[in-house]
Amino acid sequence: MKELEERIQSEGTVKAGNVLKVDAFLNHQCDVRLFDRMGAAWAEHFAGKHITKILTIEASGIGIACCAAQHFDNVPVVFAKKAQSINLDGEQYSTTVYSFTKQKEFPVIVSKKYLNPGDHVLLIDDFLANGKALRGLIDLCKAAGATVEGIGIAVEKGFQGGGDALRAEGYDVDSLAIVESMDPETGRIEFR
Ligand SMILES: O=P(O)(O)OC[C@H]1O[C@H](OP(=O)(O)OP(=O)(O)O)[C@H](O)[C@@H]1O
Ligand SMILES: O=c1[nH]c(=O)c2nc[nH]c2[nH]1
Repeated sequence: MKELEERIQSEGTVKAGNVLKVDAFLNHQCDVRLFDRMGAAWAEHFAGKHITKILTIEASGIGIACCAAQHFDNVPVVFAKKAQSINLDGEQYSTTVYSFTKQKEFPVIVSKKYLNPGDHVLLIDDFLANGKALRGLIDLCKAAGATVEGIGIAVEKGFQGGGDALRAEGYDVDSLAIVESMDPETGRIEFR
């Protein structure tokens, strides 16, 4: 998606440790018009698929998934929670995921009420790096007997390999911008 690549080039900064900072529009301050156009791009890519639910993960995927849902007949958006809460009752599907930015393991939990065997799920997230978050969401879908129809990602860091491993397993991963290389010294960002 050219618009997203241009925003990354103009507003993104490259940090040490393979971190691309795009918090001016993607995952701190949120450009909802951009999110809406990202949703339209995924709707075009996944047009042939019957999607009954969008699943994402706290925190940064939530806003993007909600904007995208409007392009998928307003299907429900479910987000996996990264902490137990008194607000989480009843039976749950749960796994653990290593968080890229927080550098620690989190539980990842969805109530059994909101993920069902008949669901055809589109996974949405802001970033795909090593693929840990998506592996967690896929595990939850497998536990529920739900079908993963596709994966929509805003920014994939292709050099970290998570996306290509999922594609090799047959998942339809649509990343709107794939960063092939980035250099914290020069700030240079190249796309696939
Ligand atoms: O492919 P991976 O290596 O799993 O990296 C991608 C994940 O990392 C971020 O989550 P993180 O927990 O770092 O931050 P967030 O709470 O802002 O979503 C991002 O939102 C993705 O969920
Ligand atoms: O803001 C972010 N920048 C990143 O490089 C990244 N990788 C995973 N998750 C991420 N979030």
